[in-house]
Amino acid sequence: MDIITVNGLRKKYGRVTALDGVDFGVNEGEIYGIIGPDGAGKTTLFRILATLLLADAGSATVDGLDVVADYREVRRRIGYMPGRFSLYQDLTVEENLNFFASIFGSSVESNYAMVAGIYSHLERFRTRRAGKLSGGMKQKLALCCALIHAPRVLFLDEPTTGVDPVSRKEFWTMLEKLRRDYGITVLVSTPYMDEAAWCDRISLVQGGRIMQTDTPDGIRARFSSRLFSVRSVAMHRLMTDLKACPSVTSSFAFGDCYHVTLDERAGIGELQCELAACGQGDAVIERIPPTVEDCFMSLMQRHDVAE
Ligand SMILES: Nc1ncnc2c1ncn2[C@@H]1O[C@H](COP(=O)(O)OP(=O)(O)OP(=O)(O)O)[C@@H](O)[C@H]1O
Repeated sequence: MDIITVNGLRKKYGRVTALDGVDFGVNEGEIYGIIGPDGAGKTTLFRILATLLLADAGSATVDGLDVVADYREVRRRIGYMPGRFSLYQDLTVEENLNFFASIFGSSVESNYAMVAGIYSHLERFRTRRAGKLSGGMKQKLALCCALIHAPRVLFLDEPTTGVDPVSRKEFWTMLEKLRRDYGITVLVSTPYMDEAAWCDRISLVQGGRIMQTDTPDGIRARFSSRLFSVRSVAMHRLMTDLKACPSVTSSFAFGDCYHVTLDERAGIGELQCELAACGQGDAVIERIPPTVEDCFMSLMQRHDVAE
């Protein structure tokens, strides 16, 4: 049975549509990612599920409870880590943890086992004010505070935004361990498409809508075009030249190269010739498998065309 259900959620702020009919379900013990750029509606969705905001239409349940009618009980069963830093900056590490335990009528001692692995990274800073911790340490403390009342479901809104790559990896490893050891269900949002790999399933969101839901591999398998990476010496004008090539159907910058799809009748040979005609004869073209980011870009393009 789904431990989180979301049916037709809609939310507007004045004339801005933040959620435009969102549906999905999360299985118990799943790590489920909501992946999309700034403004996609992730925070609005998380605030509704965390019972902090009312939707205009639609419904949602967590652990079988309605997020509006049963909001008090929902709050007891969830841990919520909002996007922006949620801790008390002037309280120390241990004061923050004690405070969050006490508001749930719990104590740090009673649930310590669940946070012990994460707290061990923070122990030597326990008398330091939260405001003086590094980004990665703040993130770990916020996770401990969200967990200290032993919730069944964790809502983590962009927990890794602004955190260095090493801390990001550490964080995802911690989530995996929590799921394995305690069967906790995690709904997590991120703008970083590469973090899809840590999730069992993902929904790709944009403009308040889910464009696609599947496992990360399933999403990649649905990419229907052939994808190529293109590099050249004259990278500064490669984008303009690619746009001028008749066989190119899409191109976007990806790290130190461009990712390009071609008309179904064209191949590397045609593109090589078209680029050579623009003075890009030395361009290096390689067929590559799609990443989740490629899938996202392609879905966005399709949605733009449809609208
Ligand atoms: N209180 C508000 N008043 C007006 N517009 C809002 C409000 N909160 C969010 N929005 C708008 O609703 C849309 C969705 O915002 P939301 O914060 O849910 O997205 P997000 O994916 O979490 O992005 P971000 O990472 O930037 O917070 C955006 O266009 C945003 O500008």
